[in-house]
Amino acid sequence: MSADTANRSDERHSPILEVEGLSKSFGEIKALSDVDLAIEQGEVHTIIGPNGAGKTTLFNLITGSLRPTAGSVQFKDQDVTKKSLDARTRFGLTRVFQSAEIFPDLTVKENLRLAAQSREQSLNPLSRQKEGHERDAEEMLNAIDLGVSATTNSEDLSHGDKKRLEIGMSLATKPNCLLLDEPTSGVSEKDSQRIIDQLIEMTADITVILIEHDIDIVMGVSDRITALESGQRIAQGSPEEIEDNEEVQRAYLGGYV
Ligand SMILES: Nc1ncnc2c1ncn2[C@@H]1O[C@H](COP(=O)(O)OP(=O)(O)OP(=O)(O)O)[C@@H](O)[C@H]1O
Repeated sequence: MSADTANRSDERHSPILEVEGLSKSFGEIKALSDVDLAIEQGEVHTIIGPNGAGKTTLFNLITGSLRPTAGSVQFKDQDVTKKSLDARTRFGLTRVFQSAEIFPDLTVKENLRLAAQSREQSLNPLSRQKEGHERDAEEMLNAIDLGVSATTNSEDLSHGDKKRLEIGMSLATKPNCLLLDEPTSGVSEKDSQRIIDQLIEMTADITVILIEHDIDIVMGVSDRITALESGQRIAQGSPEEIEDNEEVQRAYLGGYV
């Protein structure tokens, strides 16, 4: 575990997000069955599992893209189970922007400014704090190391830089809890590590829930890990505990991951 990650664990307090008995069926398919999860404030919590284990379904239920068949989601001590995705974003529960949500013919900086603006306008539609957004966009540009590409149209960025822009835009909305579904997918190994290192640095004071397939990255960045298989939670613990867990070894480390 890196020094950054170790420090984060020390700062943990109480659960920011609690999921109880969460289940989702699609017709006959039980994508998620009776999953409990308590995410502590400030931790990096990674969800692992083989293809079809239910990771994305769990994410979609937490963010509000999907409604559960049973169970509840509590965020900052409020029951958000029936709240929309937008309402959850306003509470500070944000999933990372997808490429499809980046305006391709706007520059990198313009996209960052719009993201900074979007949260504030959803909180206060009359807000006109342009200078604040400009400053936020500038700061984020530097944090994600895209200063040299500030005036580049987003469609002209490399795949890795687009991924960084997605993360930067999500952070510009100032979330308390950020959910990232495979932030390094399709990115070279060298770029992956750089993206993850920046991510950990930039999210030092917020909670991160991550889906990640690269087991080296998982073991390096996570405070705790939850392992799913066939829609069920089969293990939860520190990277060391997960590495030593026989169920996990059988299901994940033995060949899937
Ligand atoms: N909209 C849907 N309609 C029907 N079945 C679905 C739907 N979404 C997911 N499923 C099924 O639910 C199960 C869990 O899928 P999910 O995408 O959550 O798994 P995952 O762990 O994210 O997999 P992967 O690593 O491949 O992305 C799978 O059997 C999948 O086929």
